[in-house]
Amino acid sequence: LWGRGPRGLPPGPWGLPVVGYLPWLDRLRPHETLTALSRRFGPIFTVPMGGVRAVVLAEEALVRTALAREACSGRAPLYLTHGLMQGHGLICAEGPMWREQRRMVAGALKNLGAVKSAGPRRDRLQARISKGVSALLESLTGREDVEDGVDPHGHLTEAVGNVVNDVVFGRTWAPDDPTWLWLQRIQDEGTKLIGVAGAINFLPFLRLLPQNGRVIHWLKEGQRSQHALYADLVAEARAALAPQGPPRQDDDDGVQGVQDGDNLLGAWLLEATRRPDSPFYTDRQLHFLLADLFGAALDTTVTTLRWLMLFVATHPEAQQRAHRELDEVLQGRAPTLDDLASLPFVAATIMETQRIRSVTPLGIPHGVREDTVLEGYVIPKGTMLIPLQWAIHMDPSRWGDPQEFRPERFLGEDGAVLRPDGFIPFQTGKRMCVGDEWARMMLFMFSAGLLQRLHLSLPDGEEADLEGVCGITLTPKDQRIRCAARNP
Ligand code: HEM
Repeated sequence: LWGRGPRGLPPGPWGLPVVGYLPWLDRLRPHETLTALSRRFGPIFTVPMGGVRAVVLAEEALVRTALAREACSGRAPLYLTHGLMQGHGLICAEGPMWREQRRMVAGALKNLGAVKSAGPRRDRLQARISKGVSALLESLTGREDVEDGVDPHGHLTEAVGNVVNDVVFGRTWAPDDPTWLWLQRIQDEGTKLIGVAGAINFLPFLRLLPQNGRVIHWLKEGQRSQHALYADLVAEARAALAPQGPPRQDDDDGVQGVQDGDNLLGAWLLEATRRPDSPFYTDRQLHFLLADLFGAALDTTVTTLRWLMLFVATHPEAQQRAHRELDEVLQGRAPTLDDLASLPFVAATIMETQRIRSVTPLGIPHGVREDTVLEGYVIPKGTMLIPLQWAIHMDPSRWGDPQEFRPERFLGEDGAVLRPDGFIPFQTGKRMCVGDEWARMMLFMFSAGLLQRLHLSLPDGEEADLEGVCGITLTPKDQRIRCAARNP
């Protein structure tokens, strides 16, 4: 019977046999149910979720302590991680496979220019991002229907997507390319279908119900055909890598040379040739890894930018201040990463967006690999740890008025950007987002470009839903936004 479990676990609500607390978890807003529980039980509490025991960490110091530990560096025993991904890729890998692939990806991202310090490498990545920003601005402006507005979702996916494709696969696709449209759709529906808190993750028997069976079939089928596409891309990249292979080609035909590790796929293939005996460099693993990188980079970045556009469109004072700052500092020229320090309000607007609508409100859960003690409680091996970002980013004792969109809360008295401890959109510790630097670069370049060149507002008489819906990520609902061109 599911109760509080063995002695020594943190307190928490009782649950029903088999399903535990799942029936009380708001399916669309699980982060709010859990945040309410944290007010009742404190910053560390246990929630029985079907066959998985979850311990929720609702305070930043606790999250930092736990996620810094080797014992907490696993992934939770969910259907999503262990059933569908089978420990492959990077997001769901554990142990030696995770360590090796993480080392490889982190190194490759640095080589590609995802670094804080200015230099030729970073310039090169910046140029690749700038292409996406220009494409986005072009597609959002120059339209006939400015008054009616346009839902930026598809436009953002297209523009950010091609930056991600370029860096991950070393190629881009034309907007109407059927393969690219299919890849976008499968990604979008997949993240909607599998919620972190979805019961399917915790209750094996639910997978047998017809409606769930269809979802699982769809996911597996999607995964299979996605991997088949990756197999083609890998073959293409391998051919380009071969010593006597064709000389480096240009962007024009969509294929770039990988000889210099110009993209993550190329970097992985190079590393694989250096480690022919390694069990971690198999094609199967590569397909999972590519899916992880594509998915983790695209969905999070696009969702953050969608929230930013929505909050800016509904907060005219913040928008005005951003416009003023951009006009004064840039005098009409396009922003670059070197301008980041001179554009504190723009930086603060991005941070405030990431705070007020955590893209991953339940964080990305970890799994406990060995029994470990936290705050005097024994957390057994196999427990799922939920670093509840939502509770931390919306904590009234830390932020005062967490429900208000106020970018200036991230600015000090001297006007410089503050980096409060309680701001953890990329999580912390050993598994902290490996793409954080690249993500920050994209968020800044896209946000600064959008804010400089557009005036955003809602179509007349419309009210936006600022709450969103929660799958793996918390995303806004469809919403048209007027994007009027401005000439700073
Ligand atoms: C706004 C953008 C992004 C946000 C908010 C975000 C957030 C996160 C979070 C919360 C985690 C979980 C960390 C943990 O388990 O402790 C994570 C992991 C990860 N992210 Fe990101 N991310 C973003 C962009 C990116 C990008 C651009 C990439 C591209 C490389 C990326 C790749 C990954 C990968 C591979 C992991 C798994 C790391 C591991 O398990 O070792 N993310 N991200």
